[in-house]
Amino acid sequence: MSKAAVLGAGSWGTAFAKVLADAGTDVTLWARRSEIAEAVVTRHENPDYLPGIVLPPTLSATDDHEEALAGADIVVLAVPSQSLRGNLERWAGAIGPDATLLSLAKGIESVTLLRMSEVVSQVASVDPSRVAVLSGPNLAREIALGQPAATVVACADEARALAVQKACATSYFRPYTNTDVIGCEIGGACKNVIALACGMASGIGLGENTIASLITRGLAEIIRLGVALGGNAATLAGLAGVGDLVATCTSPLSRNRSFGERLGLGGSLESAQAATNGQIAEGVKSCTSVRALAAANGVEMPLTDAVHRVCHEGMSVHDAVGMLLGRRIKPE
Ligand SMILES: NC(=O)c1ccc[n+]([C@@H]2O[C@H](COP(=O)([O-])OP(=O)(O)OC[C@H]3O[C@@H](n4cnc5c(N)ncnc54)[C@H](O)[C@@H]3O)[C@@H](O)[C@H]2O)c1
Ligand SMILES: O=P(O)(O)OC[C@H](O)CO
Repeated sequence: MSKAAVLGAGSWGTAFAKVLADAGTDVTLWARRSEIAEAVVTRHENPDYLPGIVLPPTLSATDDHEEALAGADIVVLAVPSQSLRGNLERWAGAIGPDATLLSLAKGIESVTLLRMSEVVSQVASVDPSRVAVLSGPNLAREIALGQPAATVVACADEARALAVQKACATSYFRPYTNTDVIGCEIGGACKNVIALACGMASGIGLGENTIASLITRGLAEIIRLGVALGGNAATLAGLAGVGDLVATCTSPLSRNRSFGERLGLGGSLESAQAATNGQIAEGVKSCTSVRALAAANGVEMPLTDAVHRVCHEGMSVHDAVGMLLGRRIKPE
């Protein structure tokens, strides 16, 4: 049986730890704050991130990362993208020599423009074949409620992907394997940016035709970037691409979509941030890094560019819509 450590007790870290426990995997959740670890152990609840969800009594938790990592052959990294490097620097020395490192984060690192698996491999000094990613339409609260969903576990080393797949397969959570780490990570990072755009459109009162157009053209620019970086277009037509894009762009549970909606309703970046209750809408930072990554690879991403301008250059949502519709008309 696998032993897993889940590092990060936010909404997805906690929900995924529940999935692992429900799959029969021996799992310990690491929380930054001792009161969260204590609530998970004594009350079987994470009151800050998944209030009202009953966690399995078999799920243990600690605020000591060395305790969580002892003997773990699957190390799940469940902190936001921009904090992964700093956290992993502290954890790396306690990770076992042959453990698989599984990233749940959906983002592109600011400044370095690295994908999360690249950050992991660099910071932990491990071969990229030891790094796996998990990505798909997986809104944490729905998964924690046991609502059926599928996902993708991608790793260059297929045997490791299979081991992770086995460790997290349950009656409600269906993981598929893939070796296309790049495609999965680009899908996960970029859909957050398109979800911000959909939220903005909804916030200014636009309807379903607009949302469908944003999702479809968003997918087109995501595929362009993924393929330019060496990913597979078929991956982006799957769960880690279209699947996650649709879930995030349409669900009121999505932090990114909700964040965009608040901006569309006229809120400032600061007020939208404050309304997330300490949770992270990854697309707000990733729109800038994805835009830079696209530019560095000669890929056009007009929607991502527009989201960046609204979030970071003071452009209004109405002006962004005008800018997008004023583009040269062309074949699909
Ligand atoms: N929530 C979801 O539905 C969901 C689903 C799939 C993937 N993801 C991805 O998983 C990753 C983690 O997301 P989450 O939803 O669990 O996050 P969250 O915002 O709910 O919680 C973040 C967790 O990371 C911890 N943390 C450690 N260092 C931190 C730092 N420097 N700054 C902020 N938080 C820090 C926090 O204490 C907290 O436990 C993100 O990349 C997200 O995109 C989230
Ligand atoms: O709440 P969001 O917008 O971070 O999205 C959550 C997940 O990534 C959906 O798969």
